[in-house]
Amino acid sequence: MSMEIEPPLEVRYYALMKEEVEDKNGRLVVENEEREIVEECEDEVELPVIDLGLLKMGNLEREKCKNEMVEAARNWGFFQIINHGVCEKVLKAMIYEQKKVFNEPFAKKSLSNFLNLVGTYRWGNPVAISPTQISWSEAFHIAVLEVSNLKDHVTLRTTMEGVVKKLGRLAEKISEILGQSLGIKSSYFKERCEKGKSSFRLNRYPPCPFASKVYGLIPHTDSDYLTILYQPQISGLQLLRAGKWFPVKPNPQALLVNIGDLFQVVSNDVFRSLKHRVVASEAVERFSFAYFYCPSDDVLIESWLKPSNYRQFSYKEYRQQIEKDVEKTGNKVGLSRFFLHNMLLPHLGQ
Ligand SMILES: O=C(O)CCC(=O)C(=O)O
Ligand SMILES: [Fe+2]
Repeated sequence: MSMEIEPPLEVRYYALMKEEVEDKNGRLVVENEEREIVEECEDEVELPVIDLGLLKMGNLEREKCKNEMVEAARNWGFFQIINHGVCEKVLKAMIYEQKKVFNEPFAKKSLSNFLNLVGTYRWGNPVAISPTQISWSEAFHIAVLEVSNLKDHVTLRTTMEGVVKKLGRLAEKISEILGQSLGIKSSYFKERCEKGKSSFRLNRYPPCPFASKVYGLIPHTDSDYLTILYQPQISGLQLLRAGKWFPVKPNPQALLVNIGDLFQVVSNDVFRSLKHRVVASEAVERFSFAYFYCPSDDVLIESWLKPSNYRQFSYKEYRQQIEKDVEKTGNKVGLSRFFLHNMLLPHLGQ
């Protein structure tokens, strides 16, 4: 078995990136060779920092924390949390375990029963039809309810179990606080997500020889209620705000929270699911992990505030629609499929 750890991204995507086409004189030219897809971006943003330590103090502090979180979710859709109760040592241990498992040979990682989990390993984008759809990265995408089935990799499993449990509780708490500001009862998210499709994703972005010509991860919104992300060291994450891409500064102490598509619907666009992406780097490899807070398949996704901007749909329907669109076009279409009327989304302006 080959010991090569890298997925064959270069072999797989070389042709797509250097596509030969006929010019108007009938000559063959290499079309994509000079095309830079990662345009200029803005200066790094300092996202709002919410101190969850305040939740354990008096009424006044608790209310302050909640208000600041709601403001951040409204104005940004992306914010940082500190004093969140998951210590840096544990988060770093997760990154360490993640490095170890990505270091296994590609031939092993890509086996269908690797880790005793079905269909968890991904690399590139199997349906990419243009350079803008290539993700120069690999990932393990694991259903939270399956983490305990993970075999052979004992320290990976135990570390992940601890982190997933804590991030799950945080996601529940944050959803509850944001929901309360809209008048949603506190058990709403718990009821829908407890036996749901939440998942945990380990990302690795290998150095990329064509860093300005492909993404590390293509621009996307997350298809969940909300996401909790850890990106401790290497920059690369960018978010789209008012039509501009802003790099997000890594912070080893903080966790990043971002609103997903489902919360955008529930909040009737009060909270927005922002597009984000990861740019590739020629020099360094990058790691991150994310917890996606998701309901069960049969849960109805609908706006709490009326009149609703969206028609009702089940979470299953949403995922199936995305799967169909990705297969057909290489891209997820997402929420606009469910708009009830033609809407302009001002304010955060995607
Ligand atoms: O690696 C990152 O910083 C972002 C990852 C991400 O957006 C995702 O996994 O959905
Ligand atoms: Fe994401």
